[in-house]
Amino acid sequence: KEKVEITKEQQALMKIITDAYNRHQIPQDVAKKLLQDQYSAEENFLLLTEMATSQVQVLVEFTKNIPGFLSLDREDQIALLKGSAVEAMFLRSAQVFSRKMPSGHTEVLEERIRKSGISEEFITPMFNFYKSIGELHMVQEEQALLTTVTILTPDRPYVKDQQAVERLQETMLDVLRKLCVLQHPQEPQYFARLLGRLTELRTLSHYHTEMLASWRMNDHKFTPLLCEIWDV
Ligand SMILES: CC(C)NC(=O)n1c(-c2ccccc2)cc2c1CN(S(=O)(=O)c1cccs1)CC2
Repeated sequence: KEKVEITKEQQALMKIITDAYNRHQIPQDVAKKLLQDQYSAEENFLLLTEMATSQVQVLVEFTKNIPGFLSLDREDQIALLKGSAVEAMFLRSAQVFSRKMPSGHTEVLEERIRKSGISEEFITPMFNFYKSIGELHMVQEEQALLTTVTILTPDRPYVKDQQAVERLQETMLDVLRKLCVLQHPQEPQYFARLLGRLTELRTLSHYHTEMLASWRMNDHKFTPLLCEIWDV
């Protein structure tokens, strides 16, 4: 049985990423709003727009703290952000949704998301994903590293120096793999399950493109930042 050990450097790397991940949370007031105002579909849509916009800002700030990210080609940095924005949004949503909330809050949250103009065909896979992430009971280091691995996906559109991104991603995957073994010793397949969620994420982001089309048909407005990052 190989002895898995996280090196000093890997420990430092994990601390930088986890601190950044925790520092760049969505302002609580936005999340709290979901639980306060009235319930019209329009109102719910606006709240989700606000939350998603704030999450993109959080994502950009978080990404700057990934060691090595700012040394990548500048255009590749943009390509990685645009290419991972939707997946990062779904991942963050799943983490927010599966977080322990005061009783009844999760139900209200679910209700508002269901009543925000998203068509039923997307609601089901979305909530299945939230549940499948929740069941993993990831520790915050795993959440931060999983988001980092998602951002550092080499085969996003328009990435020129894929090798450079691959090297960074492999560094993060190695730490994540060791962390999973140490955090879930009874479950040797845990790391593989985690990576399986990334495949599910890609499927969800295809749904997202269709979600946007259906919203735009009903003349829903997005913020300039969301239009920019989603190319709409
Ligand atoms: C935490 C943030 C990042 N989550 C979020 O904004 N959510 C959440 C969500 C899930 C769990 C807990 C709290 C919120 C559900 C949905 C979104 C956004 N999208 S969107 O980006 O397509 C959108 C933007 C504008 C109109 S629709 C639709 C679905």
